[in-house]
Amino acid sequence: MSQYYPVFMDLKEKEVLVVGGGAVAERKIVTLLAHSARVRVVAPALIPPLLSLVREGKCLWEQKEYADGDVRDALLVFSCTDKEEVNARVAADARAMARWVNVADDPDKCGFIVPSILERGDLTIAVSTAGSSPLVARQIRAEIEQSYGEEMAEYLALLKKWRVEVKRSLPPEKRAEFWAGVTDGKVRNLIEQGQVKLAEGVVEQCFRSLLV
Ligand SMILES: C[C@@]1(CC(=O)O)C2=NC(=C\c3[nH]c(c(CCC(=O)O)c3CC(=O)O)Cc3[nH]c(c(CC(=O)O)c3CCC(=O)O)/C=C3\N/C(=C\2)[C@@H](CCC(=O)O)[C@]3(C)CC(=O)O)/[C@H]1CCC(=O)O
Ligand SMILES: NC(=O)c1ccc[n+]([C@@H]2O[C@H](COP(=O)([O-])OP(=O)(O)OC[C@H]3O[C@@H](n4cnc5c(N)ncnc54)[C@H](O)[C@@H]3O)[C@@H](O)[C@H]2O)c1
Repeated sequence: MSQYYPVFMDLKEKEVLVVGGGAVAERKIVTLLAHSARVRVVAPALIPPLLSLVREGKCLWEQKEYADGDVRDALLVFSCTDKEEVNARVAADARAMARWVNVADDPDKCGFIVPSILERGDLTIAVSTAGSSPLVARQIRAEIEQSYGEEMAEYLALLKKWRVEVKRSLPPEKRAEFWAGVTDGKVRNLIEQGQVKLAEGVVEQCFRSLLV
């Protein structure tokens, strides 16, 4: 079993520090921003896509080399420079201040690692190889992508809408029957075919048939 414990974090409005402004930093930052983190980048220079994010006000940039104390306000720290000694210093500072740290060039210095992710609305599938081969993680994610299309977002949103009502109106054994009925493939297939109204009707019908 991998040594890493998987967890989904709510980073909304949480401070995240990224040290370095190259391609690896960009990959991490794009995902962090998509999950509403407050990203601060410390780097002497940024690649153009990151510069655009800064100009659009999506993240903050301190144009300088990393300095002691920069990790202080961050919940998570990503060190993505091309300088091993800088990454090592960031990792040591983060650990000294009990901040979670990810070091791009050295899995052994990582307090956490980042998986390859597939997202469809509320569905997230995260794949990790514990650093054995990030490329394999990416390939597996791409394979899974073929099995779970964009319909998953709408499908899950529809099921979510019913959660409160089902809990309120149906006894536990009927709830199980309801969830089994609406997840047997019919509803998802209808949504995949663009028949959202019909899918909603099937769910509604299933619910009504179980009301006493
Ligand atoms: C999943 C993904 C997420 C992301 O970064 O967003 C991610 N790496 C991705 C891609 C990727 N990275 C690399 C290649 C080139 C092929 C290769 O080297 O294998 C490719 C493939 C590509 O680019 O297609 C090179 C590389 N990566 C690391 C090292 C350091 C080392 O191994 O020592 C080196 C060598 C650098 C060098 O040689 O100098 C380390 C890490 N990379 C991780 C995550 C963590 C472990 C994940 C896991 O396996 O569980 C970990 C430990 C730390 C971390 O970064 O969190 C993202 C795919 C996103 C996607 O497309 O879905
Ligand atoms: N973890 C991964 O997924 C992964 C993937 C590929 C490469 N890597 C490794 O990640 C590292 C970064 O890769 P890259 O392609 O983004 O590199 P890059 O050369 O494009 O970017 C490095 C960045 O670090 C900044 N930097 C340099 N010294 C600094 C300092 N003292 N303080 C702050 N910032 C500083 C530079 O200004 C630049 O923005 C490399 O060591 C590479 O081996 C990791």
